[in-house]
Amino acid sequence: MTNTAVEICNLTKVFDGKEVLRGCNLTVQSGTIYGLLGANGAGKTTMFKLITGLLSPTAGNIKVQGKTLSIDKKDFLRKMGILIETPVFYDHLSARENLEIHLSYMEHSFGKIEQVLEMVGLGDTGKQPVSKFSLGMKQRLAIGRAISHSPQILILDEPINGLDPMGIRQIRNLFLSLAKDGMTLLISSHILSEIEHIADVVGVLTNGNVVQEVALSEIKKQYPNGLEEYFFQIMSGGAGA
Ligand SMILES: Nc1ncnc2c1ncn2[C@@H]1O[C@H](COP(=O)(O)OP(=O)(O)OP(=O)(O)O)[C@@H](O)[C@H]1O
Repeated sequence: MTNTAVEICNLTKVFDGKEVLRGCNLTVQSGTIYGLLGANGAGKTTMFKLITGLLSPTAGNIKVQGKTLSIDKKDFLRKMGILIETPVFYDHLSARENLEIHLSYMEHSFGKIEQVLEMVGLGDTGKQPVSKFSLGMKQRLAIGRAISHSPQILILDEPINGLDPMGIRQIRNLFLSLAKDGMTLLISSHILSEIEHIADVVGVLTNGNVVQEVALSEIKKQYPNGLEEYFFQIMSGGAGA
């Protein structure tokens, strides 16, 4: 059993002649929380879509738990919980019914649905259709759906979008407890303070590559003002960029 959850080597993605990722490398160790940072348009969502098989690479290799990603195999999908871009639901159905559909597709039991809804703060939504949910409630449901089939790796693109301060704290604690139980989390966010709360390792995507993968504990030692100072240093071409 490998300790590497995700390993990306020389990954390149070209859209319409434009290289968004160029020879990109990234390594996420099992059971850790990896924070992927980068400016708007840096390629974070593209990277996540490649890791989850929603896009095909132009070149390069992606390994998940030591095996080359095979987008045709449901086994790979079952290993991953995914929240990328605006989540889509069956709006006329309840939160529970939406999770049932997802779990049927994943061939997973319905046994923990109530527990998952409680974990994301939707335990009292009953038969209410998702069409009546607020933005934050939909985001909570998207997180619930991503974790509902007990994946080993969670891929989360801007997961706290739309959450209120209580929700942010609740979801932060949920992520920390999932990692403590052995789940691997790969999270992108523009909210540096949030990444600073939870990440073990931070990678910054700039000019099509991850310039450095550094333990957050190291960043805190070297940058007294924390992740924001480190990030701006990288973006201005310093800190090993
Ligand atoms: N399907 C596509 N076709 C063409 N270009 C695309 C496509 N998807 C993404 N891009 C381009 O790739 C680049 C990276 O986009 P991406 O969404 O991955 O960035 P991001 O880092 O997630 O940005 P943000 O922080 O703004 O969400 C952008 O220039 C974008 O326009």
